[in-house]
Amino acid sequence: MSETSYMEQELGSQPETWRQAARIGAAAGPLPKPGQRVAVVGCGTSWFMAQSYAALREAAGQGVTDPFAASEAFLGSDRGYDAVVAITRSGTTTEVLRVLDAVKGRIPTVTIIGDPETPAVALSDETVSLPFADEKSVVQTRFATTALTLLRAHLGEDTSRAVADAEEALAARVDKEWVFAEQFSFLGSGWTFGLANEAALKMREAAQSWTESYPAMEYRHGPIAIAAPGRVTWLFGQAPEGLEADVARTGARFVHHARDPLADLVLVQRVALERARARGLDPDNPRSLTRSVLLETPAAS
Ligand SMILES: O=P(O)(O)OC[C@H]1O[C@](O)(CO)[C@@H](O)[C@@H]1O
Repeated sequence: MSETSYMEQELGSQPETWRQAARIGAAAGPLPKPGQRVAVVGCGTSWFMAQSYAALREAAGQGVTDPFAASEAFLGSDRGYDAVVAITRSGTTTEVLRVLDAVKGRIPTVTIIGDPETPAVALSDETVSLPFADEKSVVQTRFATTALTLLRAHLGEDTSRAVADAEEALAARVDKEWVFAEQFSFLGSGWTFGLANEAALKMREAAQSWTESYPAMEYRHGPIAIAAPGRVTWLFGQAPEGLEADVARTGARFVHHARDPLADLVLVQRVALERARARGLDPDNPRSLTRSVLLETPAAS
């Protein structure tokens, strides 16, 4: 593994790419208008960003917004959607291309993309490209969070606190207890549930770590049974009443920060990186994973 991995370089640049995205997002014409009924699709990390965006857009009163894993999209009927938003760093992910192809000519599409020279562009009515946030790494960090920052800005949010908090998260201490914890559960509600899912995916992809994620209050309905000393329960966003005390009783470490939840995800990306290092793993080359996952897998050489 090189001294500085792509993942480390890319996650470290997030405050700058978020700043740029906020400028574009505030004026991004092709993105959905208030009142439109919207479906948002993506795979893996991009699906989790779709979940967060959907919850934020609905909370902002801008209209029905349904997130779908692209493989599970609504292809049986149009369901009255006015627009489809696709999120894809690579622009080549098979399931996303299939959705764009299936709705072409029926529902207007806008794709948020890292590389503007990819097949998704031809299949989309509109694209918003974020080439400055594209990545060399397999494990996504900055593209996903930059796309979400763009969307937050488009919804009218002031993202300057998130940027400042991301800078602080990059400077914060990574606790050794997190690096060596036996297991993680990430929790969130509303838009932060997508972030909890993404945090868990980072731990699995980069550090091959056993990690789960749940809507915050669902955790009390069963999953808390695995909370124990040496394990970590990490909450994004608002703390539901009683949750911290419930976790404390199990002996698990409860982690909850006041910083902007997307900035707190930056800290989790760093924990995943540190765990990968501690395990002798190369975070840029996770086992069984490629930068873009295609259905037509090339023949093994
Ligand atoms: O955003 P894209 O390029 O469609 O890729 C999504 C993919 O990225 C990953 O996060 C990393 O490969 C996978 O979860 C998923 O297959």
